[in-house]
Amino acid sequence: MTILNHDFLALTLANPESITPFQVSFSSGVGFVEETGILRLEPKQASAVSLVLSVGIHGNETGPIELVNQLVSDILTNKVTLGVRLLVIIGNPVAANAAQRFCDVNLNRLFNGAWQHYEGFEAKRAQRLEKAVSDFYALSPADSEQIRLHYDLHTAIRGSVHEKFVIYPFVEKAVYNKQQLGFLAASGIEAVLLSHQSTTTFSYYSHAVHAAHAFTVELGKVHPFGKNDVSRFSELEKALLLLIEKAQFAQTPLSALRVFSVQDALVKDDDSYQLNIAPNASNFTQFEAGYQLAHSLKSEYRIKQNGDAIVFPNTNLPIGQRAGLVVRAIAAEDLSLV
Ligand SMILES: O=C(O)CCC(=O)N[C@@H](CCC(=O)O)C(=O)O
Ligand SMILES: [Zn+2]
Repeated sequence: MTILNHDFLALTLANPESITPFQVSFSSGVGFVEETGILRLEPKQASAVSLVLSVGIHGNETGPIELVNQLVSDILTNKVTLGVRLLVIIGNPVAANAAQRFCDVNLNRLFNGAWQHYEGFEAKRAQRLEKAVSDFYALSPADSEQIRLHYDLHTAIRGSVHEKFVIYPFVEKAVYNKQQLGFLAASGIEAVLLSHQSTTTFSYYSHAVHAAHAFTVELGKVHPFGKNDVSRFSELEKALLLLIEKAQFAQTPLSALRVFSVQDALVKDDDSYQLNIAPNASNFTQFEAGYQLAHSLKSEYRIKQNGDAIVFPNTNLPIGQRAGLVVRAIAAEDLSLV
C-alpha cells in the first residue's frame, strides 16, 4: 500500500518512475496523487483560481522542491487552509535522485510537443506533465471569471546580480499583466526578462496552450537537498500562502522591478562554440558594445549596445541548444500593461 505520510517529496523520490494513483483527504479538501510527482489538491470550497506550482523540472534544483513540499505538508496536516485549486508537480524525480539537472535530455526543452522528437524518461515525462496540466485546467474553463496560473520554480547554475528573477513568456502583443507583475514583486522577485520568442519550456507551454499566466521563476543559486537556506524564499512563501488560502495576490509597486528585454538567444552551433566570459561570471554581467561574447568556427556574436548583459551562459549542452540569453534593461514605465 502507498503511504503519503504528509511527505509528497519522500513519496515521489521513493517511486521515481511511476506510482499507482490514490486519494487523500484533509480538512479543507481532497488530494489526488495522479502519478508520481503529480498531486492535484481540490478545495472543499469552489474557487476560480487554478494554480500550478511546478518544481524540480531540473532534478538538482532542490530549493523550490523543499519549499513547495513544506507547503503541501502544511495543507495536508491542516496548518494551511486550501482556498484555490492547486496542482503540485515535482518534475523530474529520476534526475532528483541522481542529483542531476536531467538524465537523457533537458526536460525544460521538451514541452509544446517537442517530446515527440525524443526518447527516454524525460520525453515520456514531458508528455505526462502536459496531460496533467491540460486535465487540470480543463476543469476550469478559460473565461474571464477563471484565473489560470503556473509558476515554474527553478534555481540557477550561477550566482546572479539580481538573485531572483522571472522569465515572462513571449506574448504576441507585448501586453503584460499588471497584477501578476505586482504579485511577483511582492514575492521578492527583483527582475523580469521579457522573452522575445516562443520556446519549448514548461511555462511557455501553459501560457501558449492554456492561456495561463505562466512564468519561469528563478530563486537563486542551485544547492543540494538539505543545503538550501529556505529563509531566502520567505517573501515568495508569504505571497503564495495568501494566494493559496485567500485567493488574493499580494501587491508591491512595479517600480521595485528591473525589466529586461531579451535581445538575442545565443545558440551553440558547433563543438568549437565558446563564450568569452569568466568561469564564475554572474547572470546579468554586462559588456560593452563590440565585445566578442561568443565565437565558434562557424560564427561570432558581438555585443550590440553598451550594458547588454548575459543570462544563463552555458556551453555544456548539445549543438542546437541555447547557450545563453543577451538581455537589455528597459524602463518599466514603457511596458504596456493590462
Ligand atoms: O542557470 C542556468 O543556466 C539555467 C537555469 C534554468 O534552468 N533556467 C530555465 C529557464 C527557462 C526559461 O527560459 O523560461 C531553463 O534553462 O530551462
Ligand atoms: Zn532550472
